[in-house]
Amino acid sequence: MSPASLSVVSDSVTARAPSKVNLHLGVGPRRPDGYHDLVTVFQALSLHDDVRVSPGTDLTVSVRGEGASAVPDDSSNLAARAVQALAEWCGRSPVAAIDIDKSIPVAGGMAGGSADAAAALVAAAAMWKLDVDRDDLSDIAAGLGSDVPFALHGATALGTGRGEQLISVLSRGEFHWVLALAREGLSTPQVYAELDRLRDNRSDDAMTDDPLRRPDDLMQALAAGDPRAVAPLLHNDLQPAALSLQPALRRTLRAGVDAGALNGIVSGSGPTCAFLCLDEGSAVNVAAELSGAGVARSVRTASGPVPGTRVISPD
Ligand SMILES: C[C@@](CO)(OP(=O)(O)O)[C@H](O)COP(=O)(O)OP(=O)(O)OC[C@H]1O[C@@H](n2ccc(N)nc2=O)[C@H](O)[C@@H]1O
Ligand SMILES: Nc1ncnc2c1ncn2[C@@H]1O[C@H](COP(=O)(O)OP(=O)(O)O)[C@@H](O)[C@H]1O
Repeated sequence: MSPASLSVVSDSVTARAPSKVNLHLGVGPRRPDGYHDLVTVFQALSLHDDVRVSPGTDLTVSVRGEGASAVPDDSSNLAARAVQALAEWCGRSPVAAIDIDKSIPVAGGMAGGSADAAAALVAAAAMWKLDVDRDDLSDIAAGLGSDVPFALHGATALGTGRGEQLISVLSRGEFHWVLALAREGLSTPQVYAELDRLRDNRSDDAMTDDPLRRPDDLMQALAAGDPRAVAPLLHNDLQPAALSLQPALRRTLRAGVDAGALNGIVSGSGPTCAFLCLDEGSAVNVAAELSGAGVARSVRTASGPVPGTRVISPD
C-alpha cells in the first residue's frame, strides 16, 4: 500500500474491487491437495463491489445489491474472513462493521466473493492505519482464496500455481464486454470436479494438448490492443464442464455471437457468459439484443482492464 493511501484514514473506509474474466484458463490435472495448477490470463472488469469497513464492537456483516440474499452475513462471509485474517496478521482484535454493496453476480464465475475479500482487506488496513505493503496483503489474500490476489492486483495478469501467483501483462486500450447473468449459480469446486470426471471419461472436448502452455499469442493480441485478434484466442478449459452442468448455456453463447459479439466464453467456472465486442457501441447493441432473446436473467455491459482494489472513500 502506498504511503499516500495510508494517510487517508478515517472512521469508515470504503474500498472498491473489480470483477474478472479469464481470457485464457488452462487447467492441469487435479493435484494431491485437491487444487489444479492453472495458467490463466485475468482481465479486471468495470463491474465492481464496494465494501465499507467501520469501527465496531463486534464483527458484523451486512450485504445488499445483486444476489445479496445468497451471500452469508456471518463470519463465513469472505470479507469477514479477510478482516479476521488481517487482524490476526497484525495482532489486533477482529472487530469491525462490514457493509457490502454487490454488483458482481454471486457464484457467477466473476470472483465476487474474492472481490469482497480484497476490498475488506484494503479498507480495514486503511482504517487501522496498518503499515502493510502490497506483497504482505497479497500473501494474506492468497490464504483466503486463489482469486483474491488478482482482485487486489487488477488490470491484466498472468496467473499460475492455483491462480494466486501473478505477473502483470501488457494490455493496450479498452475492451468492451457484454455479460449474460444466469438464473442459477454454479459451485466452483463442482465445476472443477466435473472437468475431472469428463477427463476421466476421456471426453475429447475436455482435453487440451498442454493445458499449462503459456498463451503467448493471446498476450501479443492484448499488447496490440486488438479485440479482433483477441476474440478467437479466448479459451476456457472449464467451459465444457460448466456446459455439462448447465447445458442451456450453449444457447446463451450462440445468442451472443448471433447478436454481433466477436466471440463468447463462459467466465471462469461460470455460469456468467462474457461476450467480447468490437467497441462500446457494438456492446450496447449486443446487450439490447441479448436482453430480448430471453437467454439470461440479466444482461450488463462492462469494460476492462480496470485497476485493482482501491480506497474510494474517504479519498
Ligand atoms: C475458477 C476460477 C478461475 O479464476 O474462478 P471462479 O470462476 O470461481 O471465479 C478460480 O480458479 C477459482 O478460484 P477461487 O474461487 O478463489 O477458488 P478457491 O476458493 O481457492 O477454491 C475453491 C475450490 O475450487 C477448486 N479449485 C480452485 C482453484 C484451483 N486452482 N484449483 C481448484 O481445483 C478446489 O476444489 C477448491 O477447493
Ligand atoms: N462476500 C461474498 N460474496 C459472494 N459470495 C460469497 C461471499 N462470501 C462467501 N461467499 C460464498 O462464496 C460462493 C462463491 O461466490 P462467488 O465468489 O460470487 O462466485 P465465483 O467463485 O463463481 O466467482 C457463494 O456461493 C457464496 O455462498
